[in-house]
Amino acid sequence: MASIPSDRSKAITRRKVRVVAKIRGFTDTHAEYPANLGFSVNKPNGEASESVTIFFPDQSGSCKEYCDVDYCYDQHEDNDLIFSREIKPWIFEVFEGCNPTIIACGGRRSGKTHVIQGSDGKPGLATLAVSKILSMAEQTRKSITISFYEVYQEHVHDLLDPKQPAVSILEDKGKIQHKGLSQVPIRSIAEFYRLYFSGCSSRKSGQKTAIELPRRSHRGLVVNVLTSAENSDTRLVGKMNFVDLAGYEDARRKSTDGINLVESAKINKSIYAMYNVIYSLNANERHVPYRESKITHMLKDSFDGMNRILMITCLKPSSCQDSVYMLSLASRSCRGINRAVTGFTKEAKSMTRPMVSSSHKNGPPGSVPTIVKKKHTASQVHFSKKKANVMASTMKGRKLFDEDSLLTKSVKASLQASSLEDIDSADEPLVQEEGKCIPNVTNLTVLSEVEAFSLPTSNMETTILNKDVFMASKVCLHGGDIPPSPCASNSTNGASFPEQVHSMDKENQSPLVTKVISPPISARLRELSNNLKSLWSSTPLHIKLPKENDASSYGQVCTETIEPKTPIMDWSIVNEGWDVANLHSPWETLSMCNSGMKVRSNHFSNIFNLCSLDFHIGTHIIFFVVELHCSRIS
Ligand SMILES: Nc1ncnc2c1ncn2[C@@H]1O[C@H](COP(=O)(O)OP(=O)(O)OP(=O)(O)O)[C@@H](O)[C@H]1O
Repeated sequence: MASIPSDRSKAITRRKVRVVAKIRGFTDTHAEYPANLGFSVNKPNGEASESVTIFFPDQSGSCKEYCDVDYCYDQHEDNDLIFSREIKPWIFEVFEGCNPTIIACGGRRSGKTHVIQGSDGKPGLATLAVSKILSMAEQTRKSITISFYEVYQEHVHDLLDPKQPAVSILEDKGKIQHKGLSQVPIRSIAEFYRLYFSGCSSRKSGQKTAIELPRRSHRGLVVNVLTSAENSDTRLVGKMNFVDLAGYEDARRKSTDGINLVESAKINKSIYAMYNVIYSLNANERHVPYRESKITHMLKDSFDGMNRILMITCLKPSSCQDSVYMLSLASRSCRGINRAVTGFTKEAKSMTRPMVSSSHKNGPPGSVPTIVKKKHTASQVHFSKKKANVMASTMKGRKLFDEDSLLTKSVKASLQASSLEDIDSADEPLVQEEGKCIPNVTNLTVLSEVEAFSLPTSNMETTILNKDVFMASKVCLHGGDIPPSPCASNSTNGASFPEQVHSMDKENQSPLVTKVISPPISARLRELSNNLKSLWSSTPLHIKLPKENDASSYGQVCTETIEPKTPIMDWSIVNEGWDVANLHSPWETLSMCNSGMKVRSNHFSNIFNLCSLDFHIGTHIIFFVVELHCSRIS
């Protein structure tokens, strides 16, 4: 068995959602009985353990992976124990106005129904709870009603009155109403049994009728505690929800027909949605994605506030991919609280939500992306390179002017020094082991951004392209939006990449960037105009150069302005090397001049000198026109 890592977070404070696992018991008919047990559980303090580790073989079977959950009930610990330890204390709270929820989830045939509903004379958690609630209601003179529904392909049906049309979920000022869902009073456990089991059998999963195909669905039982039945003005005191989620199955690994494929896809999507909600609640995020699926939306008012939630992940005794995957999701949803205490901003946390659906889509079928031990540095870096290229091109487009002038030398020096440090540190893997967080993310943010944008254009481009990983990390770090880390859980990499690109775009549109990178056009034109003015005023129209042999004036520039004159031709050199008489036409003369021969004709020489003079004046005139134009624009 693999050893438990010493750095595992011990910070198990009270989470909103308690996440436990239940390894299903064996039945005589189960073929896997003699096989490898698959899961093994380490409970450091026995039943009093605040966190337990579940080990299971990896795909090669050579070594063991592990996941942490709050507790794990093994094969021999049955519903009675789960009820007395987990649920019984909550029943009292229902009579005080709380709405606890118990959810069973897991792969197919992992024992979810057995846990919630019970089987073969073994009462499930719902049955045990209703029994206790009925006895308490009798003592406190409260009345009890139940509702029983099914969510099939995102449509809610009333199982106690199947002829009714689909139930509508309405939300009014945060209060959820199940329009069309019947509430049936119960006074005894016998009545409950009759209603519950007839409701179960009316649409029992896997049952075939002439008109119905086998269907897998989520089923929810609501036990309402109301004020006294004699009082006509009955009022809800509290309610307890029991949810038996449909079994998870990786549809891509199974050869299923089209209908079952759609069914599976919808079931899996709503399971992911449930885990996303659980994660968000545990991470205390501001936004909880209740509306991602019907079942989570239905339970919104029970999940909100201080209401308690118990998530039971059911596992088949022999480990299989589906069970392992569900366990990894459960383990991840436990970790919200651990991240919450490491100092991330709320925004950072919200962006690192697991987004399990996408991540799973991106992963290979049946893969388990959230195993604690796994590292995904290579893939992260790969993503970072892509991002860096996008970033480089984006920034190239935005880097219109050299911002060197916008920062003082000392600031630039310090920023470039920190840049080097950061680049060095960027060589370290950006991805840390899941569960560990990169500290001081927010401290890096502003500095790195200013630094990146403070480099001259050419430097910056090179820096970005050469240190793409570094820049990618900057992008991720900026605004605390996307920590580059597996704190965001490894499996989220694929999912989070589009988000990261999105945040990158947002980053480039941030006020800070706009301010530093792109000063207003008018300001830049004004600056250009000033430069031209200074050039204009500091450049004499004509400069009289000192004579070469005048030592006193050597190094000095004479600023005396003189009128342009046609240079006087020195005829003494005219006949040196060529003979005017040999020229037959002016074109020949011109071609000789152009060929670099020492041809000096009075005519061409004058033209040349005048042209150069005119060019000089023309340049100044052009500058002047530009200046006038600019000052008009500004
Ligand atoms: N603790 C247990 N001890 C013995 N047998 C069990 C136990 N839990 C479940 N079983 C048996 O395992 C089989 C599957 O259980 P169950 O129907 O509860 O699984 P499920 O996850 O609800 O299935 P589905 O995915 O179809 O909804 C049943 O035959 C059930 O009797």
